[in-house]
Amino acid sequence: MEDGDTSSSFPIGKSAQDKGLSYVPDCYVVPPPQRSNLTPETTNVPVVDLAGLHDPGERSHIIKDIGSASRGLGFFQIINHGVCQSVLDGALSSAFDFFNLPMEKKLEFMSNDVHKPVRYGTSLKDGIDKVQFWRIFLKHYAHPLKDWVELWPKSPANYRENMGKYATDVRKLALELTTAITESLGIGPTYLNNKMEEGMQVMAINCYPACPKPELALGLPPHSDYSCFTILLQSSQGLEIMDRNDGTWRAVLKLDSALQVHVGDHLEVLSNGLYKGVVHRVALNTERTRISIASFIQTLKI
Ligand SMILES: O=C(O)CCC(=O)C(=O)O
Ligand SMILES: [Fe+2]
Repeated sequence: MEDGDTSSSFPIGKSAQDKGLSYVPDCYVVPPPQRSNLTPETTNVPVVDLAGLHDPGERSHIIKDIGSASRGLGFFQIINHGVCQSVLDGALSSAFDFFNLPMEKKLEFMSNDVHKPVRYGTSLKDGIDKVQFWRIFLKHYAHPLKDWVELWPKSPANYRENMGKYATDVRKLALELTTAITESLGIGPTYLNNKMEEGMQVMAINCYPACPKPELALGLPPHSDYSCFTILLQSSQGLEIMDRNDGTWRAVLKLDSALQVHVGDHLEVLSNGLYKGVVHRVALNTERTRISIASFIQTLKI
């Protein structure tokens, strides 16, 4: 499945783009069957406490929990993950500051080339109904950090430092999770080590402004991630995941200090379908802008 915007074309009408105008959406209204009812039932998401991952007595239980969450929803939240609160807060606050910059600063990064290592844009569903989704984003490569950080935005002034620290800590966490995930599959903790060393870490910094009619629109359409797995930090609630048993959408409660882990398409393939890439989408609200920072962990090089 698609990642929600990688396959999409650029959301600026051609004539507007020619005239140098920014941002002329087709329509934000999604067809009725695809809308969120804004008060879906919440889902009981497994919370995995990683505190004992290096304790030989506890590791096997944690690995079992990761395995059963990956086989079930393909989604879990993690606590005691080793990324400290000040790093989480710093990344979110730099993300908010970036999206609050004057438009011309952000347009420097706008491109319709999906292979650009740093890219700002909005998402467009270019299929039937041509629905525009209520999201702006900044995407950038993050590993190895030294190869990419100089291409990241210079402003806000603390962006590179805060986002770089977060990216580095998430990388460390991702390597720990990789060993736990492959161990849970019974293929040993080092199965993906070399590939992960070389692999990509792409970050999507998503911004969903408050929406006057959230019942008509979506922040991101239903999709699963193309990654091996995705680690996600959010400023407030908004994610919905699909219950594979009955196709209904369930809201995910936000847990303070937790990070979310989404099983991606690559892990679904690697596990011969035992672990399932979670299908998810983003609902909106009238009150506040929501930020999420998705780190797509991949074994593939560019
Ligand atoms: O904003 C979210 O909670 C989800 C973001 C997401 O699914 C993505 O960037 O692929
Ligand atoms: Fe996603």
